[in-house]
Amino acid sequence: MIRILLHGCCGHMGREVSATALADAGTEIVAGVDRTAGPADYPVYADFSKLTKESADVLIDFSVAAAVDAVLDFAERTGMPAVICTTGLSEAQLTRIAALQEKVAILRSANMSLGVNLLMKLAAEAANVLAAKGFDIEIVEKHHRRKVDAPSGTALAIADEINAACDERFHYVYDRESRHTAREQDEIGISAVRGGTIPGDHDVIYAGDDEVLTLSHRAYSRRIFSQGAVEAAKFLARQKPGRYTMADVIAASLQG
Ligand SMILES: NC(=O)C1=CN([C@@H]2O[C@H](COP(=O)(O)OP(=O)(O)OC[C@H]3O[C@@H](n4cnc5c(N)ncnc54)[C@H](OP(=O)(O)O)[C@@H]3O)[C@@H](O)[C@H]2O)C=CC1
Ligand SMILES: O=C(O)C1=N[C@H](C(=O)O)C[C@H](O)C1
Repeated sequence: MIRILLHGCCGHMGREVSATALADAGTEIVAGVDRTAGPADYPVYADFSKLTKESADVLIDFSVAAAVDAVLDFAERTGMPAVICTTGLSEAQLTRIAALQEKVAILRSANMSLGVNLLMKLAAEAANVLAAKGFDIEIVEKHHRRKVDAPSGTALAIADEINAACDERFHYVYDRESRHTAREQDEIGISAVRGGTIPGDHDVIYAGDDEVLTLSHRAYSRRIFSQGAVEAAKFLARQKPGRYTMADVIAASLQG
């Protein structure tokens, strides 16, 4: 039984992860941390001060960027493996995560779904061919009205994956409202739409002369993210300190 500590446990994703872990015979949420306590089947703490290395086997975080420093402090203090799913992290937080990976098993992913993680690979493969042939690449993401960060962490991760596959030749242009110049070839345009209850849509558009290829992912619920997070927690709890990705989790699950 993998014992999970859930940060942001009373939020939308926190509640979804609680339901997924409850339905999974191999996991149990033993405690949560959230600034606003809501109903839960486990004790909920306002901060990490009363929690120790023995409190759980692994931590899952779905909160808000400003609260992630406390997660990193706790991981550093206890060495507890941490699955960090919160998006919109600062450069300083990303640098700190890179340093922490020497001491703690950490998996940070902007998207825990199987489909998006496959989309990232396909998007890089398509870019390799189509960018060389002069196609322009644009990413459009759509999310619910509550989302505070833009563009989505997933849109940035897709752009980074494409850029890595294309010798880092692209720079990113966010929305176009302030630009009054023609598009350059070595740019990836990234645009965000916010509204309603959309759980998360991502389109990667390759626009060439007289043809357009679009790779799309649609989340129809948040369960795909919570299932990925619980799988990642089960995987990470067994790992040595280091940096892990959802590709590692998916590869391990395919091996059975
Ligand atoms: N990697 C992935 O696959 C996915 C990532 N996400 C990311 O996860 C994050 C959370 O999303 P979501 O659940 O929809 O957001 P919610 O706002 O619904 O939940 C966040 C929770 O964290 C709490 N919180 C805020 N500040 C603090 C703090 N300082 N200390 C402790 N808890 C705090 C919030 O409390 P309060 O309500 O009082 O503000 C809330 O309960 C976002 O960054 C989102 O982008 C989401 C889905 C998938
Ligand atoms: O805030 C959300 O809801 C989501 N955030 C993630 C992101 O920023 O990429 C992942 C998912 O699309 C849902």
